Amino acid sequence: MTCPSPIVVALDYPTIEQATAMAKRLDPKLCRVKVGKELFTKAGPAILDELHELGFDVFLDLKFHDIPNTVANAVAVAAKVGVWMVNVHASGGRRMMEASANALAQIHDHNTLLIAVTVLTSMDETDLVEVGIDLSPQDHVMRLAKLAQSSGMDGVVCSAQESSMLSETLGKDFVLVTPGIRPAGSDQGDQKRIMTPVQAMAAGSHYLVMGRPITQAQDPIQVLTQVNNELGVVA
Ligand SMILES: O=c1ccn([C@@H]2O[C@H](COP(=O)(O)O)[C@@H](O)[C@H]2O)c(=O)[nH]1
Repeated sequence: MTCPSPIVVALDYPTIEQATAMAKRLDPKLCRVKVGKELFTKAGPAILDELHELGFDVFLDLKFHDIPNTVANAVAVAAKVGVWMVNVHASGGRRMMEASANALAQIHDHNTLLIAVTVLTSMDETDLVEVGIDLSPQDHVMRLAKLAQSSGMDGVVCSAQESSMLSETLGKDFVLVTPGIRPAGSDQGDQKRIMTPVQAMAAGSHYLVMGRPITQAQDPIQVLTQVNNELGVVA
Protein backbone atom coordinates (compact mmCIF):
# COMPACT_ATOMS: atom_id res chain seq x y z
CA MET A 1 0.00 0.00 0.00
CA THR A 2 1.26 3.48 -0.84
CA CYS A 3 1.50 5.71 2.23
CA PRO A 4 -0.94 8.62 1.84
CA SER A 5 1.11 10.94 4.06
CA PRO A 6 3.92 13.16 2.71
CA ILE A 7 5.75 12.95 6.06
CA VAL A 8 9.12 11.20 6.22
CA VAL A 9 10.28 10.74 9.80
CA ALA A 10 14.07 11.07 10.20
CA LEU A 11 15.21 8.25 12.47
CA ASP A 12 18.34 10.03 13.66
CA TYR A 13 19.36 7.69 16.47
CA PRO A 14 22.73 6.26 17.56
CA THR A 15 21.50 2.67 17.96
CA ILE A 16 19.39 0.16 16.08
CA GLU A 17 17.36 -0.45 19.26
CA GLN A 18 16.31 3.19 19.61
CA ALA A 19 15.48 3.46 15.91
CA THR A 20 13.39 0.30 15.81
CA ALA A 21 11.64 1.23 19.06
CA MET A 22 10.52 4.51 17.46
CA ALA A 23 9.62 2.78 14.18
CA LYS A 24 7.42 0.31 16.06
CA ARG A 25 5.50 3.23 17.58
CA LEU A 26 5.02 4.74 14.13
CA ASP A 27 2.76 3.34 11.42
CA PRO A 28 3.65 2.84 7.73
CA LYS A 29 0.15 4.11 6.90
CA LEU A 30 0.98 7.42 8.63
CA CYS A 31 4.54 8.13 7.45
CA ARG A 32 7.65 6.94 5.67
CA VAL A 33 11.02 6.81 7.46
CA LYS A 34 14.51 8.08 6.75
CA VAL A 35 17.83 6.47 7.66
CA GLY A 36 20.74 8.88 7.75
CA LYS A 37 24.44 8.82 8.47
CA GLU A 38 24.26 8.42 12.27
CA LEU A 39 21.99 5.37 12.26
CA PHE A 40 23.46 3.74 9.16
CA THR A 41 27.03 4.08 10.45
CA LYS A 42 26.07 2.15 13.57
CA ALA A 43 23.47 -0.27 12.26
CA GLY A 44 24.48 -0.88 8.63
CA PRO A 45 22.10 -2.36 6.07
CA ALA A 46 20.39 -4.57 8.68
CA ILE A 47 18.34 -1.55 9.73
CA LEU A 48 16.97 -1.26 6.19
CA ASP A 49 15.79 -4.88 6.27
CA GLU A 50 14.25 -4.35 9.69
CA LEU A 51 12.33 -1.24 8.60
CA HIS A 52 11.20 -2.93 5.38
CA GLU A 53 9.91 -5.87 7.44
CA LEU A 54 7.89 -3.40 9.52
CA GLY A 55 6.29 -2.23 6.28
CA PHE A 56 7.97 1.16 5.82
CA ASP A 57 9.13 2.87 2.66
CA VAL A 58 12.72 3.86 3.50
CA PHE A 59 14.63 6.92 2.34
CA LEU A 60 18.35 6.14 2.56
CA ASP A 61 19.76 9.63 3.19
CA LEU A 62 23.51 9.12 2.82
CA LYS A 63 23.98 12.06 0.41
CA PHE A 64 26.60 10.35 -1.73
CA HIS A 65 29.29 12.76 -2.99
CA ASP A 66 32.27 11.15 -4.69
CA ILE A 67 33.60 10.33 -8.15
CA PRO A 68 31.00 9.12 -10.69
CA ASN A 69 31.97 5.42 -10.60
CA THR A 70 31.86 5.23 -6.79
CA VAL A 71 28.54 7.04 -6.44
CA ALA A 72 26.87 5.15 -9.30
CA ASN A 73 27.83 1.81 -7.74
CA ALA A 74 26.60 2.89 -4.30
CA VAL A 75 23.28 4.05 -5.76
CA ALA A 76 22.88 0.72 -7.56
CA VAL A 77 23.46 -1.19 -4.31
CA ALA A 78 20.86 0.97 -2.55
CA ALA A 79 18.30 0.20 -5.25
CA LYS A 80 19.06 -3.52 -5.01
CA VAL A 81 18.37 -3.51 -1.27
CA GLY A 82 15.00 -2.01 -2.13
CA VAL A 83 15.06 1.47 -0.64
CA TRP A 84 12.27 3.77 -1.77
CA MET A 85 14.55 6.80 -2.16
CA VAL A 86 18.29 7.45 -2.24
CA ASN A 87 20.22 10.67 -2.71
CA VAL A 88 23.45 12.17 -4.01
CA HIS A 89 24.83 15.72 -3.81
CA ALA A 90 24.02 17.77 -6.91
CA SER A 91 27.33 19.57 -6.40
CA GLY A 92 29.00 16.27 -7.37
CA GLY A 93 28.22 17.42 -10.90
CA ARG A 94 26.56 16.27 -14.09
CA ARG A 95 28.79 13.26 -14.81
CA MET A 96 28.26 11.91 -11.30
CA MET A 97 24.50 12.29 -11.49
CA GLU A 98 24.24 10.88 -15.02
CA ALA A 99 26.35 7.86 -14.05
CA SER A 100 24.04 7.28 -11.07
CA ALA A 101 20.89 7.57 -13.18
CA ASN A 102 22.37 5.20 -15.77
CA ALA A 103 23.31 2.67 -13.09
CA LEU A 104 19.73 2.72 -11.80
CA ALA A 105 18.31 2.37 -15.31
CA GLN A 106 20.22 -0.88 -15.72
CA ILE A 107 18.54 -2.47 -12.71
CA HIS A 108 15.52 -4.43 -13.79
CA ASP A 109 12.28 -3.65 -11.99
CA HIS A 110 13.58 -1.18 -9.41
CA ASN A 111 11.28 1.42 -7.80
CA THR A 112 13.91 3.64 -6.23
CA LEU A 113 13.68 7.42 -6.56
CA LEU A 114 17.02 9.15 -7.16
CA ILE A 115 17.18 12.63 -5.66
CA ALA A 116 19.92 15.27 -5.55
CA VAL A 117 20.66 17.50 -2.56
CA THR A 118 20.88 21.17 -3.56
CA VAL A 119 21.71 23.53 -0.65
CA LEU A 120 21.43 22.08 2.85
CA THR A 121 18.54 23.56 4.82
CA SER A 122 21.00 24.37 7.61
CA MET A 123 22.76 26.92 5.35
CA ASP A 124 22.00 30.56 4.64
CA GLU A 125 23.64 33.17 2.43
CA THR A 126 26.53 33.72 4.88
CA ASP A 127 27.37 30.02 4.95
CA LEU A 128 27.42 29.94 1.15
CA VAL A 129 29.78 32.92 0.95
CA GLU A 130 32.20 31.10 3.27
CA VAL A 131 32.39 28.15 0.89
CA GLY A 132 32.96 30.44 -2.07
CA ILE A 133 29.43 30.69 -3.46
CA ASP A 134 28.37 34.30 -4.01
CA LEU A 135 24.74 33.51 -4.78
CA SER A 136 21.64 33.60 -2.62
CA PRO A 137 20.51 30.14 -1.44
CA GLN A 138 17.50 30.49 -3.79
CA ASP A 139 19.68 31.18 -6.85
CA HIS A 140 22.11 28.38 -6.01
CA VAL A 141 19.25 25.93 -5.38
CA MET A 142 17.73 26.84 -8.75
CA ARG A 143 21.04 26.38 -10.54
CA LEU A 144 21.67 22.96 -8.94
CA ALA A 145 18.06 21.82 -9.40
CA LYS A 146 18.16 22.60 -13.14
CA LEU A 147 21.43 20.68 -13.38
CA ALA A 148 19.92 17.78 -11.42
CA GLN A 149 16.86 17.62 -13.66
CA SER A 150 18.88 17.70 -16.88
CA SER A 151 21.18 15.01 -15.42
CA GLY A 152 18.31 12.54 -14.97
CA MET A 153 17.40 12.99 -11.31
CA ASP A 154 13.81 12.33 -10.21
CA GLY A 155 13.87 15.38 -7.96
CA VAL A 156 15.82 17.35 -5.39
CA VAL A 157 16.21 17.96 -1.68
CA CYS A 158 15.69 21.67 -1.03
CA SER A 159 14.05 23.93 1.51
CA ALA A 160 10.29 24.37 1.24
CA GLN A 161 11.09 28.07 0.84
CA GLU A 162 12.23 27.17 -2.68
CA SER A 163 9.40 24.75 -3.51
CA SER A 164 7.05 27.11 -5.35
CA MET A 165 9.88 28.55 -7.44
CA LEU A 166 11.13 25.07 -8.40
CA SER A 167 7.68 23.69 -9.04
CA GLU A 168 6.87 26.57 -11.43
CA THR A 169 10.15 26.29 -13.31
CA LEU A 170 10.80 22.55 -13.34
CA GLY A 171 7.26 21.19 -13.34
CA LYS A 172 5.00 19.61 -10.77
CA ASP A 173 6.30 16.07 -11.40
CA PHE A 174 9.86 16.93 -10.36
CA VAL A 175 9.96 15.57 -6.81
CA LEU A 176 10.65 18.12 -4.06
CA VAL A 177 11.83 16.63 -0.77
CA THR A 178 11.96 19.25 1.95
CA PRO A 179 13.64 18.97 5.36
CA GLY A 180 13.68 21.99 7.68
CA ILE A 181 10.01 21.45 8.49
CA ARG A 182 8.99 23.05 11.76
CA PRO A 183 5.42 23.14 13.11
CA ALA A 184 4.63 26.62 14.45
CA GLY A 185 6.33 27.21 17.79
CA SER A 186 8.77 24.31 17.57
CA ASP A 187 12.50 24.67 18.06
CA GLN A 188 14.41 25.66 14.92
CA GLY A 189 17.63 23.96 16.11
CA ASP A 190 20.39 24.12 13.48
CA GLN A 191 17.99 24.63 10.57
CA LYS A 192 18.07 28.01 8.82
CA ARG A 193 15.58 27.74 5.92
CA ILE A 194 12.39 26.45 7.52
CA MET A 195 8.63 26.30 6.88
CA THR A 196 5.62 24.82 8.61
CA PRO A 197 4.10 21.60 7.21
CA VAL A 198 1.02 23.39 5.85
CA GLN A 199 3.09 26.15 4.24
CA ALA A 200 5.44 23.57 2.69
CA MET A 201 2.65 21.58 1.07
CA ALA A 202 0.98 24.77 -0.19
CA ALA A 203 4.31 25.75 -1.75
CA GLY A 204 4.48 22.51 -3.75
CA SER A 205 6.65 20.19 -1.65
CA HIS A 206 5.98 16.49 -2.30
CA TYR A 207 7.60 15.09 0.86
CA LEU A 208 8.23 16.70 4.25
CA VAL A 209 11.19 15.40 6.23
CA MET A 210 10.67 15.79 9.98
CA GLY A 211 13.09 14.59 12.62
CA ARG A 212 13.33 16.23 16.02
CA PRO A 213 9.87 17.86 16.06
CA ILE A 214 8.50 14.29 16.05
CA THR A 215 11.21 12.07 17.51
CA GLN A 216 12.01 14.37 20.45
CA ALA A 217 8.39 15.19 21.22
CA GLN A 218 6.89 13.91 24.46
CA ASP A 219 4.27 12.16 22.35
CA PRO A 220 5.66 11.57 18.84
CA ILE A 221 2.50 9.88 17.56
CA GLN A 222 0.36 12.79 18.68
CA VAL A 223 2.59 15.24 16.75
CA LEU A 224 2.59 13.01 13.66
CA THR A 225 -1.19 12.61 13.83
CA GLN A 226 -1.72 16.32 14.34
CA VAL A 227 0.43 17.22 11.32
CA ASN A 228 -1.31 14.60 9.17
CA ASN A 229 -4.67 16.02 10.28
CA GLU A 230 -3.57 19.57 9.45
CA LEU A 231 -2.59 18.33 5.99
CA GLY A 232 -5.89 16.53 5.50
CA VAL A 233 -4.23 13.12 5.18
CA VAL A 234 -6.74 10.26 5.31
CA ALA A 235 -4.99 7.00 6.25
O1 LIG B 1 19.22 19.87 3.43
C1 LIG B 1 19.01 18.95 4.23
C2 LIG B 1 19.18 17.62 3.91
C3 LIG B 1 18.91 16.66 4.84
N1 LIG B 1 18.48 16.97 6.07
C4 LIG B 1 18.18 15.87 7.01
O2 LIG B 1 16.80 15.94 7.38
C5 LIG B 1 16.64 15.68 8.76
C6 LIG B 1 16.04 16.87 9.44
O3 LIG B 1 15.92 16.63 10.80
P1 LIG B 1 15.27 17.69 11.82
O4 LIG B 1 15.50 17.06 13.15
O5 LIG B 1 13.82 17.80 11.46
O6 LIG B 1 15.98 18.98 11.66
C7 LIG B 1 18.01 15.30 9.30
O7 LIG B 1 18.11 13.89 9.28
C8 LIG B 1 19.00 15.89 8.30
O8 LIG B 1 20.15 15.10 8.16
C9 LIG B 1 18.32 18.27 6.40
O9 LIG B 1 17.93 18.62 7.55
N2 LIG B 1 18.57 19.24 5.47
